[in-house]
Amino acid sequence: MSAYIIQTDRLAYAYGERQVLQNISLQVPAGSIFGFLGPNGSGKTTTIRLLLGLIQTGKQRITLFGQDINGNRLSILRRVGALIEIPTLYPHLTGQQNLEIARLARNADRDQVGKVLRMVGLTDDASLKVKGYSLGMRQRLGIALALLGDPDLLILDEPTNGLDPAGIREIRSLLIELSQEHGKTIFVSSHLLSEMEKMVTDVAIIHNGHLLFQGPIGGLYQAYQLRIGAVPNLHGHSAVTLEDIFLNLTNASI
Ligand SMILES: Nc1ncnc2c1ncn2[C@@H]1O[C@H](COP(=O)(O)OP(=O)(O)OP(=O)(O)O)[C@@H](O)[C@H]1O
Repeated sequence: MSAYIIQTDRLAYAYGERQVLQNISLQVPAGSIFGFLGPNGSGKTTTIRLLLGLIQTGKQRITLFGQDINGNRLSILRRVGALIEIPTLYPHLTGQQNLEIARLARNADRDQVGKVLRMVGLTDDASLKVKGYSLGMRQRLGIALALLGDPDLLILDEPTNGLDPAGIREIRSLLIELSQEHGKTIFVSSHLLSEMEKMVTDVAIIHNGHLLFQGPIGGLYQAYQLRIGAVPNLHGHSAVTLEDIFLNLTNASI
């Protein structure tokens, strides 16, 4: 099997006459936390919808786990958990009840609810109604929903959107734990570059529907430093942030 969990080949997409993605060839390594980064409107959600088969391309190939999404969608999606922006939750039900409904709909094992609650750190709050949850708790519950069925791949669209710094930190440590302790491959989109650089192993940077960079995060820093002649700081680490890099790449390409 391919070492890449997600692969696309020159993916393109247009809404009517409006071309919003061009030549997006992604390779997402197994076990990575893959940051899909770009400003609002750059094409992240459209790409994610294509990966999940929610919208269709013409001919370009999208493979997940080495299998073409065309023709294998159901068997592939059984191995994928997804959260697209704000999770759909029933506020008048408890966290546990929300999960139980989704578990039944997905025919997942009964013990899954307790397991995913533990994974996202919501066990103690499981019997509270969701309307009393903070935004961060709702996002964690959304991730718990995505984890039902024990997927190998998580696809998360802007999971830290709208969260305060503490909520963002919680999601960050959760994603690192899901990757390192539970072996999930995580594809996560965001426009919060400074946040993402603290957790991702690999990145793709998209701007106006074009891919500007893809590869391990260390390679991005190296490429950037070579490009502008920046010098690593005294500790040998990169002195630049993803924000700097992004500005440099986008200015260069406009
Ligand atoms: N249903 C649609 N019909 C027409 N244009 C659309 C539609 N959905 C998105 N677009 C346009 O496609 C482009 C890419 O949008 P997309 O939502 O994929 O970007 P994004 O990077 O996810 O942005 P955001 O972070 O704001 O969600 C934008 O210019 C957007 O206005």
